[in-house]
Amino acid sequence: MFSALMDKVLAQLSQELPFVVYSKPDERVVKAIFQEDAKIHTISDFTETGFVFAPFDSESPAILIKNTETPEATEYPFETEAYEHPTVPLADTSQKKFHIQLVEKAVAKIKTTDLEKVVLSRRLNVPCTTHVIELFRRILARYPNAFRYLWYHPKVGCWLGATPEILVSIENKRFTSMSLAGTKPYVEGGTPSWGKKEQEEQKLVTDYMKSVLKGKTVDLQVATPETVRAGNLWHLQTRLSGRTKGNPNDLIKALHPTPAVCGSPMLMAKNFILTNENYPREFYTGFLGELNFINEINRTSDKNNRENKAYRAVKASTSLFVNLRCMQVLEDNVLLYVGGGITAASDPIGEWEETVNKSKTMLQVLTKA
Ligand SMILES: C=C(O[C@@H]1C=C(C(=O)O)C=C[C@H]1O)C(=O)O
Repeated sequence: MFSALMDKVLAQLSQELPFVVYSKPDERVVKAIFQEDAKIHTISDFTETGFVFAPFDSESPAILIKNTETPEATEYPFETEAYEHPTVPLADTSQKKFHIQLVEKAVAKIKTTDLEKVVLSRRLNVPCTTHVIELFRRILARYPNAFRYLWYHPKVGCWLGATPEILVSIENKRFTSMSLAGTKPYVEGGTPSWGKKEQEEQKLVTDYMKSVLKGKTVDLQVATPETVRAGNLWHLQTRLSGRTKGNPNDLIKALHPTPAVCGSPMLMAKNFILTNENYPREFYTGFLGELNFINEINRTSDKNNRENKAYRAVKASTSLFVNLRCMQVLEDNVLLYVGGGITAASDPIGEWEETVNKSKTMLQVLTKA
């Protein structure tokens, strides 16, 4: 039962022991992994099994919550909850000047160097005393199409979010991934018309992903870009799929960070971010999810199996999401993270407004229905 699972989460929190609870897009099942001690397990090469929580900067360690057995799973009992989009707190505008200047600096750099795109972000500090379990309940109810999670480690912190972006999902050899870039405010009953800036930005991300996946995959299929909704936003998205040649870790290492959250060329963009954003991203724009899960499927035989014996199939699966539309929960406040892709065609005020719109996804979770 959902309430029994949340009681376990509460007990785990009060004993300061690590855990993660999460629900995949369009699923009503909530899964949980509880760690029995407060050790930090770090990833060495993504061949490990468990729930991974990886930072933006791959030079810093990714953290693993090990699952010794199948995660506990239960359905959540409530329906999708309607919600109002909040007005952004006034204090937020204090960051406006800094962010606009940051975007201007990036546009100038893009126009005069090889830098093509860089994703720039900011962090909002908002007072909040709502319990994390209530915040998680609201996330589950309000963003059913997203990957929703609550993650806690006493030595690292407490994060929660509702992300629309798949980094990569792999089942045996088959994988799917997505290029997500291009954002507009959602309007009820309307469809967005995408301008040259968004289309070029989207193509740049897709082309980059194609180039890194090419040598590591076979049958690479790239769909045509489509419009998808994420809360109060529209995004432009392209699905990529195929089969891996090697191990899942090859794809993970090749893909992170994509130009959807970092930029292109990757190292130049990353360097710009690390030296010019005025705060550490930590796990925002990193990735998280199930790593090398082993699912055993027990099947009873059918008429093709003459000996009429049951057989077992083993399926390995990895399901990772980019950590967007997320917040870090502190004692009496939360830190919200928002960003957007900057290209030569970016309008600094428009880019500021995009981050304001994106901040509404998590601000709304701080607001009662
Ligand atoms: C960086 C963020 O979003 C990324 C940037 C996008 C854009 O620039 O259009 C769209 C989706 C994400 O890939 C964020 O939400 O904080």
